[in-house]
Amino acid sequence: MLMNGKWTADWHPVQAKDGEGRFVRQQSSFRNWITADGAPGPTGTGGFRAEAGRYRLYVALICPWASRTLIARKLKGLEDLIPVTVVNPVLTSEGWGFGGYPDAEADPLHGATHLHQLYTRADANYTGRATVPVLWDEATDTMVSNESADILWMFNSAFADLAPGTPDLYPADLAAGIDALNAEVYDRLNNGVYKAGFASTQAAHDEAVAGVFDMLDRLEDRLSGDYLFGARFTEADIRLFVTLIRFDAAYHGLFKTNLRCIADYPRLSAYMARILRLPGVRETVNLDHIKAGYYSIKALNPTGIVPAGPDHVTALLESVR
Ligand SMILES: N[C@@H](CCC(=O)N[C@@H](CS)C(=O)NCC(=O)O)C(=O)O
Repeated sequence: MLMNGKWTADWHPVQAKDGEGRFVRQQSSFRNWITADGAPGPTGTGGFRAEAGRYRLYVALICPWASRTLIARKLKGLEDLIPVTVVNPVLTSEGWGFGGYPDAEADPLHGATHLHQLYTRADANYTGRATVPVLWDEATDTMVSNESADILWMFNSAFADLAPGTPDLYPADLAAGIDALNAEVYDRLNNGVYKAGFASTQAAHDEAVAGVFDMLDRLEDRLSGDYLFGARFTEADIRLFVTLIRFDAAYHGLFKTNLRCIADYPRLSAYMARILRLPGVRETVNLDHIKAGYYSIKALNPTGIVPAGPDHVTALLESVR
């Protein structure tokens, strides 16, 4: 991570832990908002007006948080307005790097070799981890946000005049329900799998695994329509999908969340395939990057060996090419 703008130690997945060995995720620190007119958003400073070609999104295709923003970018018709740079999925001793892997790109703006250089460019004294996604402002050459939930929200609302006619991912009448479900799905599932994988005690692992499968069981029961809120696709579906699509290929093995696979849940499997078939979504899923990335986490997989399967995930993704 970075300490006062200097890269300090080899990259390690465990960011912080509590007294019982539970994994604790870092809070995001760049919290500015792009808005339609450049007025300040709920946090940070103003001046970030929605404009075509002004902002760039940096992502890792392994990363579920980054993938949220990639899917929203597709579904909100922002592909031509907001270009994307994909980092190398294999974590290095300096965190995320640019280039050097199929479908990984160089940094087109600054020629940075590692993502942490963008953080120190935005804040020369930055202390913290250099995470994806990053939303970068090319006009003022700084970081707008490194919080995927905020970026998702901006993509849904700030660019409506530039890319009209797309579905509202956060409809006002469902907002309270979406917020409540998001909070639960985040804690037990999206971040729950990480809490299971990065637990440093058996008790912390067992607690996290119980939460993961309790949540999956309840979601399986809940799904009666096409999506979590019936016929309407919302950001809650994006947040659930990104974890489901990684589950059997990465979390089940690497994070040891192996009571069941997603393939054992008929409704969740059908739901995941339904979302995968929405126009643009399949292009955001790169199984090679997902497996290469997760299995490069040395603390959990010292040999770096990447498993061949599972076949059913490969087959599903092949069927939606
Ligand atoms: N709160 C952040 C979390 C992002 C995050 O943790 N990204 C991970 C990849 S999945 C990362 O970049 N980790 C690098 C590190 O921790 O050094 C968000 O949702 O945007």
